[in-house]
Amino acid sequence: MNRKYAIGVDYGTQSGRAVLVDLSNGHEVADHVTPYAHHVIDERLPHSGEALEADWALQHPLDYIEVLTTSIPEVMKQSGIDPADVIGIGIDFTACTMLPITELHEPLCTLPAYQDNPHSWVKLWKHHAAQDEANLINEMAAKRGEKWLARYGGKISSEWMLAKIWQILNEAPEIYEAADQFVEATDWVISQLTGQITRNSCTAGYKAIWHKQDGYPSEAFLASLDPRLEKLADTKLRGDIVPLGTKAGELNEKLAALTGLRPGIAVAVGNVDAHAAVPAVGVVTPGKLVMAMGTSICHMLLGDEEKEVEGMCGVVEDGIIPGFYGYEAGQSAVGDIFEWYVDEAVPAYVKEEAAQAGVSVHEWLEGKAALQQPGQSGLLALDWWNGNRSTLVDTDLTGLLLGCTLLTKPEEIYRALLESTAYGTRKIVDAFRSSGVAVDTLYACGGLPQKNRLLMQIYADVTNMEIRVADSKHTPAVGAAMFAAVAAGPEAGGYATIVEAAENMARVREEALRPNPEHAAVYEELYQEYVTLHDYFGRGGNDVMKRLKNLKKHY
Ligand SMILES: Nc1ncnc2c1ncn2[C@@H]1O[C@H](COP(=O)(O)OP(=O)(O)O)[C@@H](O)[C@H]1O
Ligand SMILES: O=C(CO)[C@H](O)[C@H](O)COP(=O)(O)O
Repeated sequence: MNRKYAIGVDYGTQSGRAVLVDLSNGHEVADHVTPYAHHVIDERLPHSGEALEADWALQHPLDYIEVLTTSIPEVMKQSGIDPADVIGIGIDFTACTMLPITELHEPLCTLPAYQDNPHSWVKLWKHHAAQDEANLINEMAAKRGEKWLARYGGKISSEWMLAKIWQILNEAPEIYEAADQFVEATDWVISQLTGQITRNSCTAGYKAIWHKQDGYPSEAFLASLDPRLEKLADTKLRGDIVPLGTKAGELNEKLAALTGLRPGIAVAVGNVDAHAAVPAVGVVTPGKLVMAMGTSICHMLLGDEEKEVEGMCGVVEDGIIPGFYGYEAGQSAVGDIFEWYVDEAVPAYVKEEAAQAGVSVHEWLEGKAALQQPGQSGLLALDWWNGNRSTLVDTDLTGLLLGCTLLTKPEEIYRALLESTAYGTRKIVDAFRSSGVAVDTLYACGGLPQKNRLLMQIYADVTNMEIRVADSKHTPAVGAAMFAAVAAGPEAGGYATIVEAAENMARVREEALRPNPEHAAVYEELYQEYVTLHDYFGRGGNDVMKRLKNLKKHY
């Protein structure tokens, strides 16, 4: 039999990537990236140009289709593979990235009647403007003793589905009414490939408070928030919820023609980016923390038992790999903080010197920062440029840089920002361990491990742990292709289970990053200072960040 292949498509924050993967060994035969034409929409609405309020982050759903129709033909062309040997397609997505759609699955924002209403657009995972709703959900759930709250670390995030839907209902009831369903973008793209909505258990479990045995929060709870939400689960979130690796359907004629693939091949149900990456680095057992490192970091871990961990994003049975409890925690800005610094705060001379040296500003700063020793700059930062997603779960917290003097250099600030994100990860590791969930080894994948070696060494030193790095360029996409192989099944040349797919296809580099003991000792001291600042500004010692944010609201 000829070699068989699957397509994995990874939808990130700024772009989507398609990868053609060899199912015999997980090798990425060809890949192609399509940046989103409309980028992240966080300042002005397309078409009307209306200014968006603070903390909004939207996307254009047709950018997602463009990824399919541009990147898939491109990988097919690059590889020269016969479409007859491509047996399936799978996708992974940022989440909770959600949109209102009509009965015909049209995004409301693509219809002239709704396009000028910001609530008709895709709300991206980092849309944080539903914090008031999230606070009320948490208050009410705690008051009623809702048992699901513990599964989400004691707090639902403003990023999650219910907070976003309730914000739509509060601020644009006409959009709530017009929406036939609210769907995760990952499920919407699958509906475009297959013709029907199939909701996946991963986004439903982590982002929409759905539980395998108990379903969604009860009607009584939803009605206690707002009587108009009482029937939400049975109406606008309706439909069966199926496990990862399930075949959602077959590729329809329209998308087959647009992508150059054969109609009828298996389409796997949607998945989340970080979750898809776990089997792709070969992690199918507990104790191995996988960090999907890009714009943000998601920390993924398997466990044998369901434990309560402060501020985790969630624990979902079978949520990552069947047979285990899948834990997720995360930092809502990592690469985004470095990008902010490079775009908004670096002096002109740095940009000029980087240009002269023929390197990016990131690379220039990394090179200079690597010459510094831990503690040498006297700087310490809190990594809350986009709020805190674990362990405090509070998007009203903001960033902090301490210790600047008239001699502080840009590369020192850059290094302090890299370090702050490593401390944030260490805090998450400590939270798992103190709740009895083992973390023995770190695995890293995503864009950052390939882009910044210093960053990765700092993570090894701050956590004092070895880090295994993925040997794939687009790890979540390889994971999505693995789930496609499972959806296609052994009869088509795929696999029976994701564990079997991982045994054959997962890849990590031989060489691991090891902590430097001298650096680790200094970082231990600095981390304790970080913890002091974390608790002081994050646990009510001084709510100055919130007061400042409130003042800002007057402008
Ligand atoms: N050399 C670098 N060092 C550190 N961060 C970088 C570097 N180059 C780009 N970045 C950051 O990487 C992030 C994008 O990560 P990537 O994994 O490629 O995408 P995504 O988060 O969309 O999946 C951006 O936030 C950007 O600031
Ligand atoms: O919440 C998440 C997954 O549960 C991710 O952080 C979010 O999807 C963004 O991912 P990325 O930083 O790779 O763009």
